[in-house]
Amino acid sequence: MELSYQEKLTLIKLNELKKSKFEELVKETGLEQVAVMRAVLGLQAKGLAKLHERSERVVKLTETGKRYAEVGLPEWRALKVLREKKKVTLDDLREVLSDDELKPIVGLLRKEGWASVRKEDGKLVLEITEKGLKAEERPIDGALKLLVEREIVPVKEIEKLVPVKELKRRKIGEEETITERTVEITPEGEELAPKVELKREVSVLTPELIKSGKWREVEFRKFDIKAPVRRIYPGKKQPYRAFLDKIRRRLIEMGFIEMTVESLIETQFWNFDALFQPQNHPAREWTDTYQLKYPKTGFLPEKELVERVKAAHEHGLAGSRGWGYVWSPERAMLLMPRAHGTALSGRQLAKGVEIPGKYFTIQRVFRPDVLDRTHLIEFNQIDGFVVGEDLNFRHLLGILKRFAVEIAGAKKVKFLPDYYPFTEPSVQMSAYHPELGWVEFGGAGIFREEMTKALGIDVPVIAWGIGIDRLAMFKLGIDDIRYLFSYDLRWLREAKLVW
Ligand SMILES: N[C@@H](Cc1ccccc1)C(=O)O
Repeated sequence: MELSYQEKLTLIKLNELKKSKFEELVKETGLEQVAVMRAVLGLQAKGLAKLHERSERVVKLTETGKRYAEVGLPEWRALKVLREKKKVTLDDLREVLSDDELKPIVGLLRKEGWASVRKEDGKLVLEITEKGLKAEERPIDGALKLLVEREIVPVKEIEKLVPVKELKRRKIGEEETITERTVEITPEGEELAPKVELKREVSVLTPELIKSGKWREVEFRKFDIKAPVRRIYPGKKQPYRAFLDKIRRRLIEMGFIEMTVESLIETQFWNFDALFQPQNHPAREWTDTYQLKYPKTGFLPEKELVERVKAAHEHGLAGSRGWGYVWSPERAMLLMPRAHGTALSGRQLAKGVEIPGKYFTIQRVFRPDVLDRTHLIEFNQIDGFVVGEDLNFRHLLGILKRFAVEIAGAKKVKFLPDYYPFTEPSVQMSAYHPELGWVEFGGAGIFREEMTKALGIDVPVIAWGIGIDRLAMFKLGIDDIRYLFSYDLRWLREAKLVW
């Protein structure tokens, strides 16, 4: 029979004691309480010991009760004054009673019949009675004494003197359940105990043990890797953050270069104008954007670039006639929380790109909406583009399909014609998810030449913007989008990213 060091030690001690209170066994073994408990349960499972448990309702003194034990119950303190003065007012009792004790004292003395009460000149006057003069120990005094002597007294014993209710009402005592544990050795245990050999157990194999060869003599502690342990919650990434990082990783693995920016705030120039979205577009409404109150305006990029964008809007570029209106730089300088990740694609194209090249960004974007379980006013998009000599619309569809499969785990995709001011042709994509059904995935298209040429790019650019929060909800197993930003600890601890 395999016994652990603790079990062996416990068995040997128990063999000396035969039957012992659990606490005593703890003292005898010199082990931790939990270790002894584990050992006892282990011995019991092997039929070597028996654990008996008995629960009992007991009473013990409260803090107030302990104070009464020292200074006496309020009625006795009051009686002492009464015995000296025979007749007292409540104020006279203030010397020996606290405010809390003073309030119920009249009732208490009257109940015992130790004093009579009357009003004199509008004041309460207490006068000692015959019974008060001869007052002797009452059951409640006996109960208090018992509690002082024994600290913990079974309810049954107390009730022989006074109802526990009474002690509780007067805040003298409180009730509690205690469990008394006794451990007893079995005949099998007694038989085995003299034969067990107690070798010191080693739980860590050190270089010294190996070098000195001592490892040959010691006994190694066995670990039960299936033993239940307390759950720990080490720090970890916020689940939604983990999801976004995973996507970032995938895209980088696919050879995309990440575009980053520090600010969430954008000029209208980069959010709209650089993307060939006309200023007289009704409220530039396809996104329904927010505006910054303060500061209202930011800076435009270098003059030549602004001039080219202005020209594209006013009278066109690359054989286009433009939108045919007077372009306003003031309008373009207005600041706004970024409404789509595409703003970064425009910035990158203006900055210069590798050709051929692949770029992406994961951006927090903002659009007015009514908050509910599927809508937030801020959400995340993956935007990106591929730039290269011979790119065409089929390449775009191919890449989008690849994303849908790689990122969303979609089985089927569906493309529908769409419109965006900055792409021609434009397409909208839905991905079929086994559990969610058809999910709108995002928009895409070939950037218009009016846009790319103005930004200084002469080759085709295929681009897309994908909303990923619906997908995140699914991957994280939530059905309320607001949970993505929740600080519900239970969810933060237990949310699992299913990929
Ligand atoms: N920016 C568009 C998506 C898009 C990006 C790039 C090209 C075409 C469409 C949106 O937010 O819906």
